[in-house]
Amino acid sequence: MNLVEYPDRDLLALDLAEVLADALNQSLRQKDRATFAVPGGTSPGPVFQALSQVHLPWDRVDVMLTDERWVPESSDRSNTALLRRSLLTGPAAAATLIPLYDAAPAPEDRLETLIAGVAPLLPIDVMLIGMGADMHTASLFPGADRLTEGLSGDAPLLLPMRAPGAPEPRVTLTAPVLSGALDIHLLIMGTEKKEALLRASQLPPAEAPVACLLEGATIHYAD
Ligand SMILES: O=C1O[C@H](COP(=O)(O)O)[C@@H](O)[C@H](O)[C@H]1O
Repeated sequence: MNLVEYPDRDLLALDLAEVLADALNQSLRQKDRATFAVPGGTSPGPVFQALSQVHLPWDRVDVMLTDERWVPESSDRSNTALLRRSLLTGPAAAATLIPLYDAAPAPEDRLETLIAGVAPLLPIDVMLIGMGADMHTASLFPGADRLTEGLSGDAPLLLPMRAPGAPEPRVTLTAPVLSGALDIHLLIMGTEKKEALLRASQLPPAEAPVACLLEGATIHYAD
């Protein structure tokens, strides 16, 4: 495992923002547009804030979430709202956000439309992704109703997902899309997650979904 440990969370946020900016710049030197996938949740806010202030050709970057909770942006559970607040501000406001939510009662109602938005932007050029202490990544949760489908090699690009550990329905990029990203950075903080990550590296994705993308990923960690 390629594990990079930082002395503290502030340094992690600053250094990781620089790593991601370099990776996006490198990608943009080779092609017109770059696809940047990012997580929601509680961990990435400081990284987003640092990255949003970096001067990149953001107007050539398509940003998509790795997964979204099926809630409107007015909800404090909305990952899209987190992105608008923390990443798509300052210079980075020029990036294009690819939605993973649309107002409808359930993700199944909008899945085809959302897939049509994501498909032309694959593979992901640069991906920052998170992990829960239960070893879920994106919204691939242990025990989720469609986990087997989401981990399979011929999974659709996006799947609705419901899980005991998730208070609302989700929509998530599936394992082939996530593991197909060209440059993968996993962000984890706290000893509970570090121990979970070490356990996950010994388990199959069906038990520890994050295991599906550990090979080739750089893991960024601070206590
Ligand atoms: O629900 C989610 O959880 C994971 C981990 O979030 P964190 O709060 O423990 O940082 C996140 O990566 C995912 O995008 C999000 O929807």
